[in-house]
Formats: sequence, structure tokens, C-alpha cells
Amino acid sequence: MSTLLDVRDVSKRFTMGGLFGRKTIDAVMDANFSLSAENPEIFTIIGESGSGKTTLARMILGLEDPTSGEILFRGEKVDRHAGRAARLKFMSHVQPVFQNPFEAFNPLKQIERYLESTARRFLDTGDKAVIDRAMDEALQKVGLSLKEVRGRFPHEMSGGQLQRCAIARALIPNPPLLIADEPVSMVDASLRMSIVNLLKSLRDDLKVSVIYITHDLATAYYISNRLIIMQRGRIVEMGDARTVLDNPEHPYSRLLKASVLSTDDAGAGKLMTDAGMLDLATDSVGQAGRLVDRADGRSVRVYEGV
Ligand SMILES: Nc1ncnc2c1ncn2[C@@H]1O[C@H](COP(=O)(O)OP(=O)(O)OP(=O)(O)O)[C@@H](O)[C@H]1O
Repeated sequence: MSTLLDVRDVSKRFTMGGLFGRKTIDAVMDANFSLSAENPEIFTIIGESGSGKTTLARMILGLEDPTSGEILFRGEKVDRHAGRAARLKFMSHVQPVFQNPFEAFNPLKQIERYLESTARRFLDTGDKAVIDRAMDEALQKVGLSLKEVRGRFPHEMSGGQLQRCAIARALIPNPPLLIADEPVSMVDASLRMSIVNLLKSLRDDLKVSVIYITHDLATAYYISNRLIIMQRGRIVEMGDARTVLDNPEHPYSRLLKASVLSTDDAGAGKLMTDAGMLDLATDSVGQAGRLVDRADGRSVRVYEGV
């Protein structure tokens, strides 16, 4: 089995402030996981705000250097400081999809201009016919076409359509890996599932692997093959999505699941969290512990004396 992506003991520490009053934040601590090149999957990173999901994604994209550890893509180290040609080659293989499609596109620029400049850059051609074909092919993959998009400005499309255009842009170089950071959180709830289903079809039909970053357990459960749950920079549980989410073991994973507001709870006006679980989850913050493999294939962080 060959490896597409290998995240090895990766940590990221941010240091802020001057000589006095220096503050450090361990955004990611000892992250380890890998994706296979042969079996495309949706690999989900779940965690609440500030758990380190975006920092991890930025390191995988080579936008941020790990403080320690390394990230390999097809055996080669992801290097932010690699030369322009090497960066372009890497970016043709690993493409980001960002959270807010309205921010990703300049309101004064027609959408096709973005697609066009991406095609020009990655296909290294100025041939209009080749560029148009590449744009149309990418748009078709997300259920749109160049005919529909041509001449349109971002405000002339729905959030869902615009996110599709952003995904089409990312697909132009035919990357085997997409990093989608909360791709549905800014899209209307009614259109969200169509984007989630699109990610699923990219995996199933086009064999694209997706790192799906979210704090939404429902969509994670629906589309993920495997997932990791992050608490304050540490992976606390990792494994098959259904195994983990059907029966989470780490206190923080259990808390996350229990905190999802069900319509039953909403009626009674209370969340189903119990204080004991909250205490257990809080106690684990700041403790290193170690990830232990379980018989069902998951890994769970356990702590000394627990
Ligand atoms: N450039 C930076 N400088 C200093 N601290 C940072 C920087 N980027 C992130 N952090 C800190 O690192 C921690 C993890 O942030 P990160 O954005 O990775 O979390 P997240 O899980 O993606 O959160 P969200 O869901 O809110 O985007 C936070 O405490 C954040 O304040």
C-alpha cells in the first residue's frame, strides 16, 4: 500500500508577544495519521473552535511550517519554502476549499476569471479552447457548466452554487487530495447536503480523497470513512467514523456527541450533557496521555492512573 499523505508527529506552537509577557499556544500536538493512495476516502477532522483543525490543515497545505515533525505527500516533504515550480506541482496535487465562498471570490470579478487564471496557471497554457474545456470539465464535475457560469458575478449565485464553483476551481488541476475547511458552514442549511453529497461523489466517482474539517457531527457521520477528534490541539480519538461516533470512548468525544442538540432536548429546553462527563472531558485538557489502539481499530487517548 502506498501512502498519499503522511502526517508524522506534527506539532505547531505559536509564540506571541515580546520578550516580556511572551505567550505560547500549542495549536497542534503530536498529530499522527496517514491516507492511502489506493483507497480514496473522506478523512474528517472534528473539533470545536480553537482545537487546531485549521492549523493542521494549513500545515498540510504547506502554508504553515510545523514546529516539529513532518508532513510527507507521496513520500516528499511538504515544504513551504520549496521553489516556485515545486510549490506549483504540490498545489496541483493538494487543493484547498475554504469556508466562505463569498470571501473566496472578489464581488467585482466574474467567476470565470478565477477559473480561467487557475487553468492558465496549472495547465501552463494560453490556449483559450484548452482553458475553456478545462473550466467546463471542472464545472461539470460539480453539476454546473461553463455556459451557466459565464458572465456571472458572485452575487448572482447562491452560496451553494458559489461553493460548487470554488470546488470546481480546486478540481481544475485534477488533484488527488482536497482539503475542505468547514466547506458547508457558510452555506444555507437547505443547500448544505448537496455540497456534502458532492464531496461524497468526488470520492466515489473521481477517486479524490478529501480531508473534511468540521465541527458538525451529523455531516461527519454521513460522509466520513475515518475521522479524528481533536481537543485543544490533541487527537483524542481516531478511527472508523461509525465505530467512533456510534460509541465514542474518550470523554471529550462523548461530550461532543451528547452536546448535539436533538429536537427532543430542544423541546424540554435542555442539553443532554451531564456534569460528570463534562468534568472528565475538562480533566483531560492539558494532559499528554497516549493513544492506545483498541480491538475495534480505533485509537483512544488514555491517561496515567485513569
Ligand atoms: N497565526 C496564529 N498565531 C497565534 N495563534 C494562532 C494562530 N493561528 C491559530 N492560533 C491559535 O491556535 C489555536 C488553534 O487555532 P485553529 O484556528 O487551528 O483552531 P480551529 O479548530 O480551526 O478553530 P475554528 O473552528 O474556530 O477555525 C487557537 O488557540 C488559535 O488562537
